[in-house]
Amino acid sequence: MQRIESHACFGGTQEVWQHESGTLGCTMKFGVYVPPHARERDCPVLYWLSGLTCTEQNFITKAGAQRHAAEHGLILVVPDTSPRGVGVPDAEGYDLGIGASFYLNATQAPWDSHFRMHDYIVHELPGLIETHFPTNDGCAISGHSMGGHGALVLALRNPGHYRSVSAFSPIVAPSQVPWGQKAFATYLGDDREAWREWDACALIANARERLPLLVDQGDADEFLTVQLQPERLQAACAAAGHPLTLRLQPGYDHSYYFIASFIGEHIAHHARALSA
Ligand SMILES: N[C@@H](CCC(=O)N[C@@H](CS)C(=O)NCC(=O)O)C(=O)O
Repeated sequence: MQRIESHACFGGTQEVWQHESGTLGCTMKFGVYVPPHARERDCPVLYWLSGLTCTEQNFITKAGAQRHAAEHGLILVVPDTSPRGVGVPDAEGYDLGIGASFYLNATQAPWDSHFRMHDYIVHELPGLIETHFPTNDGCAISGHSMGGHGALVLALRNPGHYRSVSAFSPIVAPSQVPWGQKAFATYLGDDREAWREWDACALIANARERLPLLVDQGDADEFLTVQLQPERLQAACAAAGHPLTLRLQPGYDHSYYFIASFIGEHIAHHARALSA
């Protein structure tokens, strides 16, 4: 593992690391913000999953999260959004292939040999983070859009793994919307039963842990009605008795300006759960 960027930031450091991923079969980069507290004690980790078209750079350069992580003493870990590089399959369009993993383990060729982002985020990456950074055993997860879907699904599939979960403008029902249907048909095949394992609204009915969900959604989001449909999450949570705080934020769109406006509240939310 090799550090390829390091910048002083709010008393800590914003770093980018590169490593060979055995799970994904390619070279991967991830961002890590190490807060000033890490010089004196072990810190909990917040994993951030970005959306379609992003790399590890979008969140670390646009969200303004470091100020809040420095205040609360959280390590931020920001992976890329898919495997990438030599030999990794890709497809036409920004919403499939590289930059569009949907954080699942693909079962269909040729995707199944590299697109195993669930296992990378849940197993391989935490192992690296625990070895190289001063972490304690608490971790939480958040994300945006496709990454909001990833955060919800990874938390729902791995009870006990995360102390808290939140999402900005998440895809909540990928089986029901065009972005998700295109990706799931390609990565998982035509059997819609298999899709349910990667769909937050479908997983909520039988969740083994009722971890509260915090979701912020802008009401001026250009993807709201076709791709996001947060009312489906509201209905699934109501039916299952799953705790949900869904906040519709007036005037906000899908961009990082929205994330920057509320990331402080999300980090405070995770810090409370991680210090409890
Ligand atoms: N209009 C966008 C659609 C994809 C998009 O909006 N991506 C969101 C996540 S779903 C994003 O975070 N884009 C990168 C950024 O805003 O920095 C494009 O074609 O690039």
